[in-house]
Amino acid sequence: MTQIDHQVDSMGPDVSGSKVFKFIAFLYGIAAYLVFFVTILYAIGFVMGLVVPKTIDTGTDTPTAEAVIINLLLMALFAVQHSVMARQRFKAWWTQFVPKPVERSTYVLFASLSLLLLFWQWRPLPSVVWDVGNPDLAVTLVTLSLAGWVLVFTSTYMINHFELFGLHQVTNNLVGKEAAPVRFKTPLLYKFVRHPIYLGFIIAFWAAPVMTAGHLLFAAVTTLYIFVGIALEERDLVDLFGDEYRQYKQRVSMLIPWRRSV
Ligand SMILES: C[S@@+](CC[C@H](N)C(=O)[O-])C[C@H]1O[C@@H](n2cnc3c(N)ncnc32)[C@H](O)[C@@H]1O
Repeated sequence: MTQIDHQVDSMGPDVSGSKVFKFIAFLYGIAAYLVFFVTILYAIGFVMGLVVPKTIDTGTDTPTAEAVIINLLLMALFAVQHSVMARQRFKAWWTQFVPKPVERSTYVLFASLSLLLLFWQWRPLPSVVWDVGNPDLAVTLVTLSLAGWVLVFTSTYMINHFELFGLHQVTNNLVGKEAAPVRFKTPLLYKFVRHPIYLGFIIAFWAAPVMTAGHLLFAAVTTLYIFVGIALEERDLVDLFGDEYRQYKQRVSMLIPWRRSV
């Protein structure tokens, strides 16, 4: 059995369960998706300082050093959960305990919960790093940030929104359909950059008319994490798709559309 066969096999749906299990798994998948959806909507408000009760710049007053440590720990928790649980080896191990059809939904649920914990416990660092006085420039930056979020959402649909967030897997399991193996795709924006979702996050986090120290810490650490995440993800993608992905890396740049490659 090749490595790829093994990975696909270990990720395939378990269509052998009872009807009741399949239905419960389906409901669980929907619940996990709803938690994710609320979390990502909250994230927009949290980062942009809009609508939600607790934003990146509000919360318990905390001495600076303590606030930095707490915030770094919260981001580290998310990074470790999000990266470790996404690796093929981890998936092969924990699908011995977690049924395969709900593996992705469980990953999505854990990622959402660790983000909600971050939003809840985040400590503000209110000193202002920049404050764009010009109203036109301020509006441009808010628009750019919203465009970043739109880029995140639209790119998930290009790659396969419902598979990315586990709904596809629980639906296939419910109707007893074998999931097709993961395919390499380069639709639309993926022809210009290899990681449009991550590019969207970077734009959304940095385009702020008022940048506080807390927001800057969040943007800097998440950007750093995105680069680590890209390295790990691309290692898996090369393992899965081999030369096809290697050639894609040579042809298409990582994040900046007009650069040939990096
Ligand atoms: C959160 S998505 C991020 C996708 C991409 N890095 C981006 O920023 O748009 C991560 C999942 O997408 C998958 N993926 C990334 N690029 C892909 C491609 N070109 N074709 C198929 N799957 C891809 C990875 O294997 C991983 O499961």
